[in-house]
Amino acid sequence: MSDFAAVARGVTKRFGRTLALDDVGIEIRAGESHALVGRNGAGKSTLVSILTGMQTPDAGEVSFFGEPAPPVADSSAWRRHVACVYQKSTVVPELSVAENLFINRQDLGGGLISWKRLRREASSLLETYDVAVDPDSLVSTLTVEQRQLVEIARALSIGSRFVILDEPTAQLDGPAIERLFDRMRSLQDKGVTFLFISHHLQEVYEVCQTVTVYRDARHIVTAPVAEMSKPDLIEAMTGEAGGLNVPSGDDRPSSDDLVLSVSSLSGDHFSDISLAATRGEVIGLAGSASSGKHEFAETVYGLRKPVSGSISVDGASVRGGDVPAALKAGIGCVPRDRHHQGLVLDLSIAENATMSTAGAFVWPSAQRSAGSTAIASYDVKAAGPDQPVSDLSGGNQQKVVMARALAGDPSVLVLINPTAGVDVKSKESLLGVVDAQARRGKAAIVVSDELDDLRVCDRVLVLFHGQVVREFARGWRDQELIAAIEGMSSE
Ligand SMILES: Nc1ncnc2c1ncn2[C@@H]1O[C@H](COP(=O)(O)OP(=O)(O)OP(=O)(O)O)[C@@H](O)[C@H]1O
Repeated sequence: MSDFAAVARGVTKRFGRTLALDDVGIEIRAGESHALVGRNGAGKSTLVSILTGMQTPDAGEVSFFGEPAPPVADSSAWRRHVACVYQKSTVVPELSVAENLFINRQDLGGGLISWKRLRREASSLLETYDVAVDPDSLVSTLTVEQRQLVEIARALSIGSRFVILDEPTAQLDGPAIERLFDRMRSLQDKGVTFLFISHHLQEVYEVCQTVTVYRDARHIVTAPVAEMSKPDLIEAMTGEAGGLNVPSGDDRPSSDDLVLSVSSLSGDHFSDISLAATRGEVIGLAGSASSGKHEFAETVYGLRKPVSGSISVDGASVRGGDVPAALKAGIGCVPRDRHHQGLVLDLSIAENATMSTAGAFVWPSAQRSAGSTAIASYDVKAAGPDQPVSDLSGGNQQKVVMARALAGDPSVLVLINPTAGVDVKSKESLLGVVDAQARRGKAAIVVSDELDDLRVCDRVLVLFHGQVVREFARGWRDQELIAAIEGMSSE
């Protein structure tokens, strides 16, 4: 048997005018965790779609453990070779865990199987992979972490020893990431191979042995992680020497003029939070996934109705639970879920980028020019302003969401995980946009656990169980902030 769990050679893939992969390869040694990194639009997801049989390459070949990949139509054969846990779930939310584990499984003898047996088999499978989830629970009630574990258990039970994790940590909080890494290590000890995709380069160092870098559809380098310094890795990704320069904003002028005032706001998963943001102020909100930080931010921009309390912008009260009212009052947002709340995938970059000026008529020429400006200002890798957003890579879609949030020139920005899925270099430019907006006298709330996102903030509020438990002024140390986020300290 081959030493390699998966090999791709000479792979080329074109989408219309876009060359997504240009004669690339990858060799993933059996039993290793192999990282694939690259800037937004470099071709990583396209390679994943080819390695999982979702797309056929225009040229090139794929093999698993030395055997040629099955024909694209034979999806069950692919599932036995390789599984992919995507950021977006592939399990069916309306079905139970047990049903999801055995959906489309011909290997159980086909035909109907009894509920009792299904549940028994599911319990034993979950136990084998040490997944503490009730097989009867509906998948829609699971956390992202539990859902990922169910997907991994399902993949391994089908027989696949090669698992692709496509940005698995993007929606997990710190302790859940550590648990995922522990699980990867123990599965690796049992011979499972991982291809790991992440924009968090420190994770590559933590959990992978080999790294491959793609840039602009090409393979740049493959090397042992231990031999690749972080600056070298960034240089391979960007093609430019020199480190990153995330703005800290510590020389930003401050002001006493109040822009956003939130008074005793209570709602789903949070209670009695007051907050005042002045012109030019950037406030960070950190906390675990269950801290209530997302719900609070979503209430501020009108997605959720508050139970009590009030919100005002520039002294005018804003009606709660009404996104258009919040928008009209001057609150722009980058929502948590770009697919459902952030973008209309079938519309073009230009149409999406000007969507928050809805209500006002936008001339098509003005729209196109706004689209071109968005592409240039936010470093979007795209063929042009008319390209549908569905054609863009994940990180480039996130940049369009940011452009849209700023289209109406809002006084207040509420940004939830604004750099999620965005590559290191683009992250620098998006955070630069936040800093520049603050310098123009706008206020911003940045909801994130990414320390780089929080560094741009003037102060960071930490939420725990729906309450603000700590406030950190600029200059906090990473460890003390992480400890507060994890609820390990309070004052
Ligand atoms: N279905 C499609 N139609 C047209 N273009 C596409 C399609 N899918 C991908 N592309 C283009 O192919 C290129 C590679 O995209 P891909 O999604 O593989 O990048 P990526 O490295 O995964 O990026 P990210 O880090 O943002 O997820 C991009 O320019 C993208 O716009």
